[in-house]
Order: sequence, then C-alpha cells, then structure tokens
Amino acid sequence: MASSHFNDTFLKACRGESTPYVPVWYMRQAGRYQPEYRKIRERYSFFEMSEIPEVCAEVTRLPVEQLGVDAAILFADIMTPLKPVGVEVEIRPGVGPVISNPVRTPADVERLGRLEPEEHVPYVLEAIRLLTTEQLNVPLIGFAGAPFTLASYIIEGGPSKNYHQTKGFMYAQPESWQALMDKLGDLTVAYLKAQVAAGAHAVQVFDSWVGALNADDYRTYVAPVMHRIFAEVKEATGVPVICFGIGAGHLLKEWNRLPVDVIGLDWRTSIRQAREMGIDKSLQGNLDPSLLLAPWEMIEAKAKEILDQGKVAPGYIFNLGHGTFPEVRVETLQRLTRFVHEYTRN
Ligand SMILES: Cc1c2[nH]c(c1CCC(=O)O)Cc1[nH]c(c(CCC(=O)O)c1C)Cc1[nH]c(c(CCC(=O)O)c1C)Cc1[nH]c(c(C)c1CCC(=O)O)C2
Repeated sequence: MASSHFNDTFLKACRGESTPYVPVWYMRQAGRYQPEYRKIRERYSFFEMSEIPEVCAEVTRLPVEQLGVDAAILFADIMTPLKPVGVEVEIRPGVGPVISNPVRTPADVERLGRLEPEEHVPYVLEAIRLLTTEQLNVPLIGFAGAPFTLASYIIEGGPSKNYHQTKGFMYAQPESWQALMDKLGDLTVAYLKAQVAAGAHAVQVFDSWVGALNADDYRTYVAPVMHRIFAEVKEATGVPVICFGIGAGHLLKEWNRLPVDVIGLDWRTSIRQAREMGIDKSLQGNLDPSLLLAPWEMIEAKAKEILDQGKVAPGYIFNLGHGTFPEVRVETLQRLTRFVHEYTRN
C-alpha cells in the first residue's frame, strides 16, 4: 500500500454503510483532458497504453493523485477482452471502438472464442497487481462492458445512434442472439472474476447503450444474462458490484431486481426520483458532465442539489452522469472533488 492509511469510504458507501463524507470518483477520470495523459498518449496507441502494465498503472493512478478522488478505475476499455477472442478492434480518437469484422450471422457468433484471462489479458491482471499491492491507497474498480453494449459494437461495427443492426439481429435471430449473450456472459464473468482475483476491490459493469431497449424487451433478451453475471461474480468474489447505463431510467426497476450493490444513474434521473421509484440499492451519480463547462457557481449549485438528495442516507457515491471529456479543465474536477468532500463532511 502506498501509505499506511487505506481509504475505504467508497467500498463502505457501496455496501450502504455510513462514511465520514460522500466518496467521489469520475467516469473516464483517466483521459485526454489531462495534459499528462495526452503526453503519454503521443507515444502509444490506446491499446498499447493499456497493454503495458507500468503505463496502465501510471495512467490509472494519475487522477487519484491529481484530483484526490476516493477510487481508481482500471485503465482499459470495454473492448479489451474482445480482442483476444477474435474481434478486430481499434480505438479511434473522437469516435470510439471501430471493428473491421462485425458479427452479422450465426456463424460469426460461433467463431467468437472463449476468454482465458491469464492467457489472453495477462497485462490487465499484472497492472491490477501492481496497483493493488503497492501503488494505491484507494480501492481499485475493475470493470467490463455488459453483453448488450458489447454486442452493439461488434454487430454495428462501431458506435451507433439507433442500434438497428443490433436490435434487428436480436428480433430476427433470437436463438443466435441468445448464443451471443451466453458467450459474452461467460466472457464477462471470467474477466471480472480474474480482475478481482488479481486484486480489484469492486467491479462496475457498463451497459451504456441498453437504454435503447424498452423494459419488456430488456426482461426478455437481456435481464437473464445480467442476472447470471452479477450472481456468479458476487458468489465467487463477494466484492461490491455496480450496474451503470445511459438513458436507462425506464429500466431502473428491472435493475433493482438484479443482485447488484450499486446502481449508477445518468443525469436524466435524479437521486430523489430513483428513491421515489423504490430503488433501494446504493446509488452513484449523477452530475451532467456538460455542466463541467459552465461557470463554477452553476456547477456548485447543481452539485449541492445532488448531494442534498444523496447524503441524506448512507449508500451514496458522487460521480458524473457519464464520462468526463477532453474539453474539461483539470482544475474544475479538482475543485469539484474538494467541494464534495467539504460539503458532506460530518
Ligand atoms: C461505451 C464505452 C467505451 N469504453 C467504455 C465505455 C463504457 C462507459 C461509457 O459509456 O463511456 C469504458 C471505458 N473506457 C475507458 C475507461 C477507463 C477508465 C476511466 O474511466 O478512466 C472505461 C471505464 C478508457 C477510454 N476509452 C477511450 C478513451 C479515449 C482514448 C484516447 O485516448 O484516444 C479512454 C480514455 C476510447 C473509447 N472507448 C469507447 C468510447 C465511446 C471511447 C471514446 C471515444 C472518444 O471520445 O475518443 C467505448
């Protein structure tokens, strides 16, 4: 451990226990808004950065040291575990993952391989070991993309606005869709279990784009695999698990039935609304990241409003409603972190 004091406020809040202040971290807290990140990125591609354990660990640590946040998140991408099982993917700046051999047929689903974490992503596990045995004094969050969101990239071949190909595949080829969910579910369970075995203290599953489905279709086509992933990871590891997605306010009641500890909210649903809907898990979120470009007074007023709703009960973690982005100033996130800590310290 970097210092003798391990800050476990984030883990306590995940478990619904009381904390001396509201813990905070930011989605995409390692990224191009940091001059130090941009400097390292000049020398490596995205995947090179995350595949060299020392570089991965350095980039993961940077926001913890720079912003004073209460948790680190592994520097990798949701596409990381798909590369070794046959998905040809590159990360294009300003675009995201682009896949040159998209999945379009049942035969394409058959061809996807099985993930053996120690063999296929040893660098991820090595970076986690470096971070958790000596470098960090805050918890490390491991993560994975959820099957629907991963499927959306590998079927569309890249980012999408309406997910026609993905949902078309789901409706037109339900058996093959099920096979795909099973495969991606196995991959996600193996990947998350390996991350925790290597030292990760909690895991977040990003189902960023699942809000494209209505609640009935979510129940039919996606909820079973999500249930299995969370149940198997919880059973095997016992660490807190977080479920997050964008534009998924209409799915919150479905998520509340999953065996998760924390639900991550985007900015469309307030903490109060989620509680009024009967969501009884710990909550994480949800300042609109666009607000980070507004004058400080506006950011502070909105943060206050969110914190006033969150801090009334244990089981709350401050975060953004989605990732931070290149135009955000480091100073803004530093100031916001200080504000969250000071405003909620009891
Ligand atoms: C959908 C999704 C992706 N990746 C991820 C998601 C789920 C969360 C979300 O909804 O944002 C998850 C992710 N991607 C990254 C992390 C690392 C940890 C962290 O949050 O700091 C995490 C947790 C690094 C990254 N992943 C990516 C970057 C930028 C890479 C670069 O330096 O060019 C980073 C730091 C690339 C990426 N990868 C993806 C996108 C949309 C992009 C951004 C494209 C861009 O705007 O340039 C797919």
